[in-house]
Amino acid sequence: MIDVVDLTVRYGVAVALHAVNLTVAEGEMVALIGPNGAGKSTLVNTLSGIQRPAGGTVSISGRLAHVPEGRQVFPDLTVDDNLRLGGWRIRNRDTGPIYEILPGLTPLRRRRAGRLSGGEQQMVAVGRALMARPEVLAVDELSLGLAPLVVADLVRHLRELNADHGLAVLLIEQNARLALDLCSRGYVLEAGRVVAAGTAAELAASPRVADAYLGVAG
Ligand SMILES: Nc1ncnc2c1ncn2[C@@H]1O[C@H](COP(=O)(O)OP(=O)(O)OP(=O)(O)O)[C@@H](O)[C@H]1O
Repeated sequence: MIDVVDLTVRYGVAVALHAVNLTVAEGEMVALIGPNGAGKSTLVNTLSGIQRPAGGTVSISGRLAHVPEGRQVFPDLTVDDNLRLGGWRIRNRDTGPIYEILPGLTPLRRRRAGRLSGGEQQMVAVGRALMARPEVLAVDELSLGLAPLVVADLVRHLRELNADHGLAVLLIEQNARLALDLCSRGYVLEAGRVVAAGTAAELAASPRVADAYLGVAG
């Protein structure tokens, strides 16, 4: 689905990603964890074509949709209109299936998105990405600023999408515990480099990851 080989991205003279390698296979859920400024958003922005690589290659098979960091809804538009915008590229105007997948949005469909809670806005952002009928979803900071119960609900929806629809997911998270719990495999990015990679169990067991990201003394 996603095959990133030796990807280097620069902002002017600053190198944000140094020869990064990463894959996401069909139907796989993969975590990308790392601290602020590690280059996680740069990587997703490169996958979705917002950012250009300075070196290396990015190959994507199937349709990729991106849930951007910070719940970027259109605040003056209704929930339904926000969703519809997600489908414009493939001319999909049928929002019905999104309300079946995310039933919590149904009572909100005519509300202005800017008036919703953070969790509800994040739900709209996920729904909008799903309107593009993606085979792979890149989610940038699903949990940021949200209450644990709201996050649990979003995670349940992602699991269902993966199990029932075979949706592959690249989950970019500062919350490593959440990411390694949800995903089968993961990468740790620090200062633009992949410093660890493996199954979720291997990463969780690694003293480096446990100490730095899971709050467990190594
Ligand atoms: N538009 C830009 N121009 C210049 N430098 C940038 C730009 N965007 C990001 N950077 C720099 O590139 C590096 C990687 O940033 P990036 O936003 O990808 O990290 P991140 O891992 O997503 O961080 P966070 O978790 O804080 O969102 C940082 O040093 C950042 O300051």
